[in-house]
Amino acid sequence: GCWELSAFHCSLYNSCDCSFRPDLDALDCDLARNVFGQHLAREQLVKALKVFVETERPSKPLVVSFHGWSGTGKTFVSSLLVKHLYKDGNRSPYVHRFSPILHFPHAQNVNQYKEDLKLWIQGNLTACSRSMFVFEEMDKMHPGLIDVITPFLGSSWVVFGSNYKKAIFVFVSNSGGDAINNVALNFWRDHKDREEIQLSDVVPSITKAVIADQEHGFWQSEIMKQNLIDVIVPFLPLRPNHVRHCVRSELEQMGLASEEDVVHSVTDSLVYFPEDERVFSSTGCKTVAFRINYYL
Ligand SMILES: Nc1ncnc2c1ncn2[C@@H]1O[C@H](COP(=O)(O)OP(=O)(O)OP(=O)(O)O)[C@@H](O)[C@H]1O
Repeated sequence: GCWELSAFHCSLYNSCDCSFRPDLDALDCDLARNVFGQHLAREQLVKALKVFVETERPSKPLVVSFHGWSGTGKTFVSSLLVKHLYKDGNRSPYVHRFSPILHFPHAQNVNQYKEDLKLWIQGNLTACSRSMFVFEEMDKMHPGLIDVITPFLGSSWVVFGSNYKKAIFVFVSNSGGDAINNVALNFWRDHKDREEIQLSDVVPSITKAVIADQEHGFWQSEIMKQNLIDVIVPFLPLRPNHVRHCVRSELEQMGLASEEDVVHSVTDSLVYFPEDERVFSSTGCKTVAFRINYYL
């Protein structure tokens, strides 16, 4: 927890840094070693976090948005972020996850959700300026709801002094996944290395896909209009080779590292697209852990 002195200080001024203990070298290492095929996510996140964490008085909170196909590692990476940013990792009381299906299930209650969400964010930022908020499945959130947090994302909100500017917001969705997949497929067809894919190759089409999606929580949102997202983090579709790595690392965790025939069977059992070329896994590494049991 906080040092005694800062605990005293934070109860007075609400400026406690809680259990925020960023170790970005460890994060970088973990991303490089355990997240397969996501060079853009690694680069973008480490770079943005370095700047943000080293800035004593950030001008606005860090707002990042994860995009990509199912099973490509978005949730996994978000948990690695938490692991290397907070002392208690994913058990930290200063990290909050929202899922529309769980927390905002009924369209008719949107006004209540808005009120609740605003108070919830405000309360948690008051308790800890270094809070992190993860909004999952943004493409399933009722449009309009997320706008209540717009004031917390910008640089001009003054009600709570400057505390809220130290927070981190992460939005996660599949939006733009098709566009990312197309870029990756074109690189593959042109025999270009996927590591050559740059942010500028994918970001414009991700933004376009999000803006065009009427089901997305960012539909006509002030968050988009005011450009409050600092970093768009694209997740690329996974190759059979990445899936193989996923199977191996899963087996390793089960203490069964040498089952190469299982690696082969599981990797082979997934669906790949486009149908004729079988370039990318349709479900990334998502069903890998589950499937292993069939082939053991
Ligand atoms: N790029 C990757 N490198 C290593 N493991 C991965 C990767 N992508 C997925 N996995 C594995 O697959 C599991 C499921 O992935 P994850 O939940 O992160 O996908 P997601 O992108 O959040 O999918 P969805 O959009 O469906 O929620 C992870 O817990 C992890 O074990």
